[in-house]
Amino acid sequence: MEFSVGFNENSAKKIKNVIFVERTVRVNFENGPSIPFEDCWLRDHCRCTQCYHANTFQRAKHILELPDSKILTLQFDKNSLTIEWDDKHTTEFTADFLSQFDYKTWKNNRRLKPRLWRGCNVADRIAKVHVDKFLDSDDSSKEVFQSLLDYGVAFITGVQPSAEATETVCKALGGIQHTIFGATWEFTTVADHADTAYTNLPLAAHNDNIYWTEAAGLQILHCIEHTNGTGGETILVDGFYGATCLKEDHPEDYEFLTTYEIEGEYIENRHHFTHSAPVIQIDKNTEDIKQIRFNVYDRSAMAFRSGRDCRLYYRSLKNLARYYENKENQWIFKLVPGLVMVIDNFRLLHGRNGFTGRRVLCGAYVSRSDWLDKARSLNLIQ
Ligand SMILES: C[N+](C)(C)CCCC[C@H](N)C(=O)O
Ligand SMILES: O=C(O)CCC(=O)C(=O)O
Repeated sequence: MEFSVGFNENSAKKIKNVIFVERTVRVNFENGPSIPFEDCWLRDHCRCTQCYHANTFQRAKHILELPDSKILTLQFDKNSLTIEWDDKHTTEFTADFLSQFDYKTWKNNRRLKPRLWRGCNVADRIAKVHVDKFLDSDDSSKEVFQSLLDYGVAFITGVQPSAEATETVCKALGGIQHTIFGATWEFTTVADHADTAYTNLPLAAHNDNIYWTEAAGLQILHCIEHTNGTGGETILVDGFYGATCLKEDHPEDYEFLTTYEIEGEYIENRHHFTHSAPVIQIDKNTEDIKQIRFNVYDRSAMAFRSGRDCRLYYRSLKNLARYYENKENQWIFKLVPGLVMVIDNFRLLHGRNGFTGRRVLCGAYVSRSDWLDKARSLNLIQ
């Protein structure tokens, strides 16, 4: 095995040395980290033109075409590592490329780091950005997306109270998720759909679309009129905060709600949606909470495999619901024309008080992939 040392000061991470044992190449960087790479990984990540289409950022080969080749020689300098394989292929890695794959850092960089909140005290921390700035400047856009990532809610102000102006905002949030409710929707007390949202009844805090495999990522709501009546205040509560409390106070209930698949359902003329999944979805690697699917109204009638599961279902949902219904955890305020509310439907629960008079809301859904794409393009997440 040959080693040569050279200098290229352009690279940020410098290789200190390389140790090759059996089929593992351990690369030690100056001031850390020390990262072990398996030879199969190294071959798969070859960035030469035969192995990788740099213009499309895609691998060029099927995984079954990956040869099970062995390393013949390794050469490194501070900025690069060159591997000669026993099937006459050569791979060159930059130190910067390799240094990204320290598992702990890599995983940690991919974690979203929500700031949990309870009650109205969060109000001061939520972004309130004028629509002109939001549409025109990356910095203002960043403020909105950062607020969504941190707290699950952001506001756009100064929006014309019309469906068209609201649609422009929705498009800038990532593009509209088309559903049976329409691309953008407007709703009053006229029963355009078989859903309590289209009445003046109160709605306890809930997530939308627990009956879909692709629940809306964001919900955008704009109250464009409320005349001749009162009520209709919006209720927001941090679903992650409640689930975190449940984990602390009732671990057995948390375990049940993170594993037992609970079915949600939506039925109207010529439509019947169902979807089963845990109410609290967690990332199996990090144990971070990824999604809450909590809607007391849209639960399907279900059969249970045992009486114990049936009893756990009621106990755990009631225990979770208590955090969400606790007034100290809720933030209650009134939406007014001009103020567009954007909420993360995977995290926040929303509801409203009953109301009188004519109240018109418009809005849209944005898929989670689409809004996270925006946040990633703005370099807010990896
Ligand atoms: C928002 N929009 C008025 C269009 C539809 C509301 C759907 C509400 C339904 N119960 C659910 O939770 O999904
Ligand atoms: O009327 C409102 O303010 C909220 C309606 C609602 O909860 C929904 O559409 O999901």
